[in-house]
Amino acid sequence: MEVATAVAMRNIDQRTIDTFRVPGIVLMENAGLALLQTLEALWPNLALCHVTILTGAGNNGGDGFILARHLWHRGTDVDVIMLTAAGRLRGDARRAYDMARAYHVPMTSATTPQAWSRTAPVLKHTSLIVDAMLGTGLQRPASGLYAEVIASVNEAPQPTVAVDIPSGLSADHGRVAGPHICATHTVTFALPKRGLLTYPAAAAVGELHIVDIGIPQAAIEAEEIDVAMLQEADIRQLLPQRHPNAHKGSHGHVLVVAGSVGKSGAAVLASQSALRAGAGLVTLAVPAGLNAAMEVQLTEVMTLPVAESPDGCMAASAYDTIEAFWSNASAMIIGPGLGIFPETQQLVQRLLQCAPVPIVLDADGLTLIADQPHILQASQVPLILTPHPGELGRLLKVSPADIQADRLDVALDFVRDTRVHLILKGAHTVIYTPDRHRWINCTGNAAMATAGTGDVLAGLIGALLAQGLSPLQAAQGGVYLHGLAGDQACAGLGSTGLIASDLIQELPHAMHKVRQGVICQIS
Ligand SMILES: NC(=O)C1=CN([C@@H]2O[C@H](COP(=O)(O)OP(=O)(O)OC[C@H]3O[C@@H](n4cnc5c(N)ncnc54)[C@H](O)[C@@H]3O)[C@@H](O)[C@H]2O)[C@@H](O)CC1
Ligand SMILES: [K+]
Repeated sequence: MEVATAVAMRNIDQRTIDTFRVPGIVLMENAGLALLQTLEALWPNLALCHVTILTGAGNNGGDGFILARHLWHRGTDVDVIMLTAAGRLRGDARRAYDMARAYHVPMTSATTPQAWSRTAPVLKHTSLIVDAMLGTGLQRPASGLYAEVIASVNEAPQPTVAVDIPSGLSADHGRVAGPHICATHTVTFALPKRGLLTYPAAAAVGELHIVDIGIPQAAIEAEEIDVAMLQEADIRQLLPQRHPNAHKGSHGHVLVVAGSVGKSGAAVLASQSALRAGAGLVTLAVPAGLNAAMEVQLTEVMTLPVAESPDGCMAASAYDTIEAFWSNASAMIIGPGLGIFPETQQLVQRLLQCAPVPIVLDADGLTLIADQPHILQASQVPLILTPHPGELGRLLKVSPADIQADRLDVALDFVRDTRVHLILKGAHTVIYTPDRHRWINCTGNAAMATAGTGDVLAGLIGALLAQGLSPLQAAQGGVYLHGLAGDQACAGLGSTGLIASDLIQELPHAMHKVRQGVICQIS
């Protein structure tokens, strides 16, 4: 599903009005009704509640008037508080107001901070607050009256439903520039907006509901949006199917190049994850001194001891053993726990230039090439890079804070120049393709911020590549299933205490769930 900016959404709305002949007020009516249905599904006793609806000067407020009219018509006790004088409402918002007025919906206005301080006590007696103040038309940070109202709403203990976007947040990015509503639910129209899916703003969205308001798909496609949100249906259709006649050689062999003294666990996690993600065979190339320990720890994974340097890392001469082996492999994972030793740097650079199968480059593998990212262009095979913000910062020569401030766009030039697929990890992971499309993943949770979960992701993506998925499909399936496994593990464990190996156990269940078509909510 496409992810819109404010301009894209305005164009799509306008195209629906102009080309598909749907009047704007009909879209607004659809929006208000979809909002109503969402509230009724969330609170079946809505008719017995008191609902306070705060409306602004634009069409976001218009949606609030439509909702108010329908709630009132159905017997719900409603109070609309307008933050602008009725005389200043224009267009569809004015029409929506006129209809609400004709239905005798109780409406008052509070257009100054003083008037708001007299009106605010109504919040004490309400069951639900609806924020229809500012939507995609936000032009500047909220201040004055709007800032006061936002503060009062955020202090109130009742649930708050944001209409389209929490007031004060930008539709276009995840940066927080001023006061904003912290919603328990956000009901957004037609498409998710960038600001709803990108942190830190995404933390204020609560549970996200994306509702249809009758915009035709052709009106959306004409906008040629290059950012999308991953959905379970996308993943279901790309998961590898196993033929009844399958054998272990028919669904891929992953070669994992990983591990150094003190970091052998990363090699174990990546290898085991690859097996759990369906690879038929997994071979782990490790420094020879670690081989005995790996043999004990890994039962199903095969090992390939390679030359090691005196400090326990992979020596440059390990290349020969790996090269002699790689015709067996269908994908490689390079990097987990490799360390950042100069000898290993030479090895990794050579492997990237010469290896004949698709590669997942992760962790220390990324750090080892950070000074020479042009090396990526010399690769003969598809590359998937899996940096966290610190690793991407090293590749792009910017700070992790700069990466986080611009997660959706920061690596656009890098992927264009290097022709790699890049997975920027973190809450709501972003996949970049070489042709500059981005996909946002919304599975996963904060409990996954623990050592080794990145190694599990690398193993999972490597296994999907080895089973014949394209780099984009492997990246999509990998990040979605990794997050889903984390969500499922948390359902049993709670929000802390998850460790990376729990994810590995959950991977088959996550894949099974997606194959079965169990709907997963995003939050
Ligand atoms: N046909 C359409 O365009 C549809 C629009 N819809 C709704 O319309 C919204 C967009 O409507 P608008 O473009 O009218 O914009 P908004 O309703 O988001 O806000 C625009 C108004 O707020 C004022 N404003 C902007 N920033 C402010 C600030 N910081 N402090 C105080 N006032 C501020 C502007 O001067 C303008 O009067 C969407 O978010 C959605 O809720 C839906 O009804 C669906 C159909
Ligand atoms: K809003």
